[in-house]
Amino acid sequence: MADMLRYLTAGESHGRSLIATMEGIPAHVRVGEKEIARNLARRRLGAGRGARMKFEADELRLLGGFRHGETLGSPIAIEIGNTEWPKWEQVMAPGEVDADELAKQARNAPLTRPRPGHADLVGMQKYDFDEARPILERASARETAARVALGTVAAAFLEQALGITILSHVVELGGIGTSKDHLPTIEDLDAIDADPVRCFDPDASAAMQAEIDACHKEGDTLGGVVEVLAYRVPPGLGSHVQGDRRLDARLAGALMGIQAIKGVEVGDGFELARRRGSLAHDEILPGISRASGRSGGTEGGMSTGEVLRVRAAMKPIATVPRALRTIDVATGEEARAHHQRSDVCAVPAAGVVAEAMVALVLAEAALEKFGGDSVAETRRNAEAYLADVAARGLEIR
Ligand SMILES: Cc1cc2nc3c(=O)[nH]c(=O)nc-3n(C[C@H](O)[C@H](O)[C@H](O)COP(=O)(O)O)c2cc1C
Ligand SMILES: C=C(O[C@@H]1CC(C(=O)O)=C[C@@H](OP(=O)(O)O)[C@H]1O)C(=O)O
Repeated sequence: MADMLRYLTAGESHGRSLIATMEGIPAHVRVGEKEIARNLARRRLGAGRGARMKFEADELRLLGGFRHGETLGSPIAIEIGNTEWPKWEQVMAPGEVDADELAKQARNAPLTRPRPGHADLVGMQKYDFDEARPILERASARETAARVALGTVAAAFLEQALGITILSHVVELGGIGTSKDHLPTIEDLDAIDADPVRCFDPDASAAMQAEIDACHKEGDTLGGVVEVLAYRVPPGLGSHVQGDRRLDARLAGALMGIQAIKGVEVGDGFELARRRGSLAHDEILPGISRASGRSGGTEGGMSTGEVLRVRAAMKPIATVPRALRTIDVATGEEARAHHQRSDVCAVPAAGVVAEAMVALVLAEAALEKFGGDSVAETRRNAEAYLADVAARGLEIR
């Protein structure tokens, strides 16, 4: 049987367009260009983003699967055009090109000094290229725009069928952490988005912005940690019965699949390993409720009905302006890595991408549990299940 929800993206960073397709989203999800464009814009923002975010625009076109502001239940196809394409048309031409014309393009100079921390060197080894351009074009996080487009559709389905809301915020940047002791909710999202680093704590945000400015001046780059929160996830998404069905494993894989993510935590994650058992779990109280949220809303690979809380750690941007040591593969000699421009920090943007990945995982797990070819059918099935859980005295408060 085909997967419940399957999706793919295609396209190069300086290609004509990115393309995203997805099959399995039920009919009647109210979502369209406005919502997708809004999330694409959120992904471009944030202190520390480079020049390209200012001069390039996402040209959004819904090519299939939508009609009159709703999904049809048919495969979705979305195009995100690069407005910079005319400048790259020769260099990135999919077909044959005139060699003389190409030789005139400064942009086509072979990238023979692979950048440490990027796919450049290993990609050249593996795919039989003598320069990095054919590798970096697809390895670039430009591709995350396509995933954000798909994630917007998945999030709209979750919201309309199950009432699930998903948001993200930056909890650490350049080693500076937040100290807020309560979790933001969807009502806080506008304020988070209005903050230059998408941080919920104004004091930490100011320190993070100062660190980005300092790094920019010193020709360096930064990473950080984003947290994604999902509210009203019903209990029982994912399963304990097989490792690859575990919701926590699927979330970790999806988040780790974002460019530059090097670690994922569910709930208190690594910190749990440092605590005694008496302080590591969420005691069950009559009602039913939990005394704490340390598990991050999963137990045994299933959602518990508590707030889902996952974190993703992003390494510093690998194209460091004060260029790192590498070799020139054309000569074998020591060299400095290729650098033209780059983000100083893309942690705020990574949070928006992480929201999309969590939405895609939860939408797939929800469709496995409840099925449905229309939003109303998924909702009915979920309501019947939750009514049965309540009838057995196991309702979550
Ligand atoms: C939203 C976003 C923006 C990024 N922008 C840049 C950038 O401007 N320059 C850069 O060198 N890396 C950038 N990266 C990270 C690289 O794509 C990433 O470091 C590279 O793919 C290698 O990481 P990996 O080893 O995890 O695959 C960005 C990542 C994300 C998620
Ligand atoms: C274009 C986007 O991000 C790009 C991701 C990226 C990378 O190496 O991952 C490098 C930069 O591009 P360039 O090397 O052309 O300056 C970013 O601008 C985007 O997010 O839309």
